[in-house]
Amino acid sequence: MPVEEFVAGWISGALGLVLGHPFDTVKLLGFFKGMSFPIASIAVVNSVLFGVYSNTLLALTATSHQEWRAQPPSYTHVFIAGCTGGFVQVYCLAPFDLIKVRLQNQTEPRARPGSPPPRYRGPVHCAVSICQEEGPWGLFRGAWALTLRDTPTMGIYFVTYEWLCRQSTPDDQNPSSATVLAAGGFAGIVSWAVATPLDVIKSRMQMAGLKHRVYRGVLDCMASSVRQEGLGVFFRGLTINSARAFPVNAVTFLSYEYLLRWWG
Ligand SMILES: C[N+](C)(C)CCCC[C@H](N)C(=O)O
Repeated sequence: MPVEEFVAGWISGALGLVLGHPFDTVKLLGFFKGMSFPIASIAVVNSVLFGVYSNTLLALTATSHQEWRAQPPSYTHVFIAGCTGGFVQVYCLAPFDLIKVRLQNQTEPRARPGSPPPRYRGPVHCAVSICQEEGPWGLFRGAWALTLRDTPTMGIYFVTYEWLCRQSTPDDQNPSSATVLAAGGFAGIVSWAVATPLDVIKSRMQMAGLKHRVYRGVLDCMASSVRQEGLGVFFRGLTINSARAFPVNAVTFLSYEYLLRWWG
């Protein structure tokens, strides 16, 4: 099984994240807070995503990565491989994402003197506390909503990227850096636009354990959110998600493509 894709996914995910972190945190009011944890986690998650995606595509098309420009895989294969990568990475992403959401949500804009210390002291303390208070499965709170969010939208992510690259690249050639940057950026925006409604639900379910709010499941969380806040609730964070998605995914795809070209 080719491992370059895993390593390239690892490095490119970390690079993309450095750019995206301020956007990711600003929606929750704590600018550069805790950067090392997301870098380490996104590297693992992106490596699984790109590794599984490429290897599934390889299995479906029976061609190698180097042959893809001459014999491009069909969009159906790209979509299936993207969904597979999206599905598998969820189980690495879920605990990291839960910890990220819990830590970011406890960020006070201005800590008042004498206010109680934050509940979680850092990522490790947060993981241990969740295990103790909510059980080890507590670490996978929201994982089902994350699966629903990521499986189809990762298919859309890779199809958008491939389609945009092929539109602006002559047959048999590698896409230029500008094309890769633009196609990666738009793939991020399009997939995040579709993913945002389930992203909102996912984050609410992840916070539920802490706020002692009980949802009976994804549908119940959707229904109660809409009842209380209207349909607009599904578009919370859409602008910031899109603003973040462009640079993160432009850099992720650029570094991924170039690493594979160097090694290829
Ligand atoms: C599928 N979904 C839209 C959820 C994510 C697609 C992009 C993933 C990337 N690591 C990022 O953080 O932007």
